[in-house]
Amino acid sequence: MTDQYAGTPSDGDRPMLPVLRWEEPPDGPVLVLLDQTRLPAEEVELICTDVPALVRAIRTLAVRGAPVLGIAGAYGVALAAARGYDVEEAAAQLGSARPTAVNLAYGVRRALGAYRAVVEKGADEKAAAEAALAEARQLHREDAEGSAAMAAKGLALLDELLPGGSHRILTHCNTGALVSGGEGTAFAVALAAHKAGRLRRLWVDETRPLLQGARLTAYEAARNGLSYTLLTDNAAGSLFAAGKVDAVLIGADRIAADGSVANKVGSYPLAVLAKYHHVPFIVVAPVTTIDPDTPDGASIEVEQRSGREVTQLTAPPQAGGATVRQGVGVQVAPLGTQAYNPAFDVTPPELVTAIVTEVGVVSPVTGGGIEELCARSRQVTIS
Ligand SMILES: CSC[C@H]1O[C@H](OP(=O)(O)O)[C@H](O)[C@@H]1O
Repeated sequence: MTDQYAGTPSDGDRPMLPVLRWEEPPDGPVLVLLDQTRLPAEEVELICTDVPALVRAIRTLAVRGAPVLGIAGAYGVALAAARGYDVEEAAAQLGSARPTAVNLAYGVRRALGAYRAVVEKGADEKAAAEAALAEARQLHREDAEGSAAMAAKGLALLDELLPGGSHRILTHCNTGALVSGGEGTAFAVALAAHKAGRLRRLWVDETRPLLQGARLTAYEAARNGLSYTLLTDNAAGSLFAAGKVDAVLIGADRIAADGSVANKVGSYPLAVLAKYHHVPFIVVAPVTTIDPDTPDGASIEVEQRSGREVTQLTAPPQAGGATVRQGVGVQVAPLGTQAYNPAFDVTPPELVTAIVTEVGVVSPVTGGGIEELCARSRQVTIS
């Protein structure tokens, strides 16, 4: 069946650059980031030689997305240790660079714990730095493995909920390889459906104001040859009304103990639409995104970002050489306009059909299973 809204899939002419990688050039170790503020127009790598550079990259979303923030935070601790910076200070700066994604503080804590354990045994700084790096690499591997497990579990859930085997999925923000050590979270499920021949359409919310969907999910969908269609966030409602959405797949930045889900702003309205139209609303996130110490949605700190991101249009450099850099955009609202710009919103558990993690699937809407996931998260994140 042809659809007049079909995007032009592309299989991509070469693998995407890694979202982040550790390098050890002669003048000292560095963390290399694929600068996501420059995509899709340019694939530019940022070389971070110190923690302030990495903190800036996190705050400007050059590196972004909950799971990869945890990995970057862990490598940041290793970078500080390897270069002889104050590791405790570096961990404090990294862990607080963005408040909502629980994974960031978790990744920092993982590497810092490995570093401290070696120091406490009386070993030298070099050994402690190596321990921090080994922990960052381990977290990187675990995330890649978790991504594959979530993709399999998520596809099995779609097949169970949506008999008929050809799914029209709506997704919000970006949850692919750019946020992960592997293929991502929610996007990894859509990719698995595509590879299994069971993705009829991926509806991609543009995700104002920073356009993670239009810039990054469309980029990843095109590179993977998915049939995708971009839409303004405002158009999602009419898709539901037309019966063109079979399920919503989104990621998460923090899931509270009661099953409330903090995710990119615009997720909550999608949950309300999904509920009204009897469409499954599925959250895909590693178990480490579940925070047992945050009791409910009201307890989640939602990052408030600069109003300039709303009153200006910022976009990656344009093919023609015109450059509109992040934060130096084209003014669209009258100068002096104040803007409300929360980076996330919170969806209550009663609107969440299922949470898919690498260790299992639970259904907050029926009250089942979130306690077990909290226990699993505690096991993983406290150890
Ligand atoms: C699965 S993590 C991706 C998650 O992170 C995004 O936020 P940001 O782009 O601000 O880092 C968004 O909430 C995604 O769902």
